[in-house]
Amino acid sequence: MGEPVIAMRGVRADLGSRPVLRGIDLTVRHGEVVALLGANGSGKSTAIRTVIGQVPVSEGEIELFGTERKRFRDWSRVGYVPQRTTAAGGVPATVTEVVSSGRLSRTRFGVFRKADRDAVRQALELVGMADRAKDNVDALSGGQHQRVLIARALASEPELLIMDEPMAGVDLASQEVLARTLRDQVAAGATVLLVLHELGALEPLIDRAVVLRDGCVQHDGPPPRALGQHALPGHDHVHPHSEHEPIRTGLLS
Ligand SMILES: Nc1ncnc2c1ncn2[C@@H]1O[C@H](COP(=O)(O)OP(=O)(O)OP(=O)(O)O)[C@@H](O)[C@H]1O
Repeated sequence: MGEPVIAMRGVRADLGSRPVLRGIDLTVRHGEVVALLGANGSGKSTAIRTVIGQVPVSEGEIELFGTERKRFRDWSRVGYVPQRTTAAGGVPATVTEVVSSGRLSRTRFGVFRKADRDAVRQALELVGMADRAKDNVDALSGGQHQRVLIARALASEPELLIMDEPMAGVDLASQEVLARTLRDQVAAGATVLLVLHELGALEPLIDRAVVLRDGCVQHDGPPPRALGQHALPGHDHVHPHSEHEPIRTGLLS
């Protein structure tokens, strides 16, 4: 089956003086779609930021495509969609400029050739934003902004997509576009690791769920489908009308 696309072994990470990841093991194999779930502050964003090298690891190992993360240079194989911030960024930039920045890793010395311009245009078409190519990103809605960030991640035609809550604060129409885009990427063989608050429209795509709690892996297996919405973070469900002990799913809170 080949090397895992992502392998985290015993990963620990501190932010400030606080241990945020306390020994994470996580393997994502080629073509898998893995959802990272867990309550607020459980370490989901920090975990994926260690994978892309934004947060240093204090102990343990991370490999990307079989290469030690510190020696990994092939970043065009990885598309990253950060958690959306409330501010649009503050720097004036057009939609095309933002998406083009995601293609830089495929260019030689930043020179865009036709294939690069085509890839940028295609990424914009995939997320239904081609008609906004020349607009300033500050003029976009939250959902459109998110589509642009996803187009930026797709512009390098990555094999691995890492997304931090891609559906958060996104209007329904954009959610549908994003779910369809992701479905197409997965059908084309992409590997996906994404932080989610709820499985929602992406549920049918998810192969496996990894649930973090206090910086540790609490569950690694089938998505908590059978438990429904109540199994999602923040829904430590208590049945008020139960005659017996309250049923607590306990998985995600
Ligand atoms: N730069 C930082 N300095 C210190 N502590 C931080 C920093 N960034 C995050 N933390 C803390 O680390 C913990 C884990 O944060 P992280 O963002 O990884 O959680 P999360 O599971 O992604 O949460 P959320 O669902 O709210 O995004 C939280 O308690 C958070 O307050």
